[in-house]
Amino acid sequence: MAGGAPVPVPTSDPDEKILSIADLEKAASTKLGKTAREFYNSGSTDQVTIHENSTAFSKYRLRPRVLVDVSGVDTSTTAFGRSISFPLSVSPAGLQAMAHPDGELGTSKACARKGVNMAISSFSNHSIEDVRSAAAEIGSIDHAVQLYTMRDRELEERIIRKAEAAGCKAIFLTADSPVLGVRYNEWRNDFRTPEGLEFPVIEWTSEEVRSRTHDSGFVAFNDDSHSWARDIPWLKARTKMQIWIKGVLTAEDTELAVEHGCDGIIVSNHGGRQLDGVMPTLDALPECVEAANGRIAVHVDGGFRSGTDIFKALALGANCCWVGRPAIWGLAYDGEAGVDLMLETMHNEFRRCMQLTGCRTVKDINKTCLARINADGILKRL
Ligand SMILES: Cc1cc2nc3c(=O)[nH]c(=O)nc-3n(C[C@H](O)[C@H](O)[C@H](O)COP(=O)(O)O)c2cc1C
Ligand SMILES: O=C(O)C(=O)c1ccccc1
Repeated sequence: MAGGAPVPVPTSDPDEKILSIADLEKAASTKLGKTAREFYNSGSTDQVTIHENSTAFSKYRLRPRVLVDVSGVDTSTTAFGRSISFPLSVSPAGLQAMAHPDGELGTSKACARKGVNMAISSFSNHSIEDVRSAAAEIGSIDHAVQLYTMRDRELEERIIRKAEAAGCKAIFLTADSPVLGVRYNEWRNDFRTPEGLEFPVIEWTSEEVRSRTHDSGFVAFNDDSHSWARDIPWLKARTKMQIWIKGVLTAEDTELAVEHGCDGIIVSNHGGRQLDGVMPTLDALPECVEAANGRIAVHVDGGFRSGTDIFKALALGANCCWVGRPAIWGLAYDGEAGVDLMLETMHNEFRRCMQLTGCRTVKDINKTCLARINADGILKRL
């Protein structure tokens, strides 16, 4: 073979040997104080869903095809109507400057360097404009802005105007959080954001945020009377940006997203931080894909920790996957360079998984690539 794609060499720290997301989690966690570490890393109540999000992947085995020329493998796909380098992007997670001063600016630059998209949390420590500009210095990517249904509707409108002016592509309406989940770590540790962090998206000062617990601050901010009928038309009347619903886990709600004219859903359980005991997202994915039936895009997040995880979700019909904590771990480990390392690791693993299963393009990844271990431990083709 001559002139094939170069074999990518993993980017890693030669001393610490961060070769996997598990390595990154370990190294990052030692850099964080107890309260911040537990805030980032924990799920809710009994930690069942956070655990199952990651273990759900092991119910599947890969069905590789051999002797396929994979020298010119193409990992790219499209999201929001534009090409990204591989089917992963960074989920909205608040408080990134608590992990590292680079915060959301570092995440945004790393995403632009890798050519993947990013969603900006309402609780970002940097403004939407600054997060967009940071990426624009490096390359052109799309940003979504994550909204809750806020009590202060004028504030919500101002955020929409700012997102539009900054060139954001989509609104992610987080639908799984009328209230926060049961988070023992936050309650035990009386979790408050460190002094000096800013919250420019929601226009709260550091002192305003610190004066309340995470839980009571959220109640003061968020409107638990949200509904499909009231809030989707409200958003659609105010913006031409795409509207995506984040936190869908069922066929019924996928159908409602279609009926309300949404552009896509993110199958998500908030990384196991909201209702504990719901379905792991990988297990919820097939019914949502079936219900969407190609009418709207179906993305997914929760527990993605390797390139093979991305591959499995694509084989089950997802159009793209997202990660929350891995980006936080990248930041905590080494700021922007740590997010570069996280994205490089996931991309490299995904590319190798495609090559080793004989998939030359993302379109080649389908359910024939998987077998599932059933309750009797028997492998069955899908
Ligand atoms: C520290 C942290 C903060 C988060 N903040 C938000 C947020 O502000 N808005 C939101 O919609 N989801 C938020 N999420 C959920 C993520 O968007 C995403 O659904 C989840 O992290 C995916 O799971 P993973 O962390 O296992 O990849 C947060 C998650 C974490 C871990
Ligand atoms: O903690 C979360 O999961 C979350 O969604 C959030 C909400 C407000 C501020 C920071 C994170």
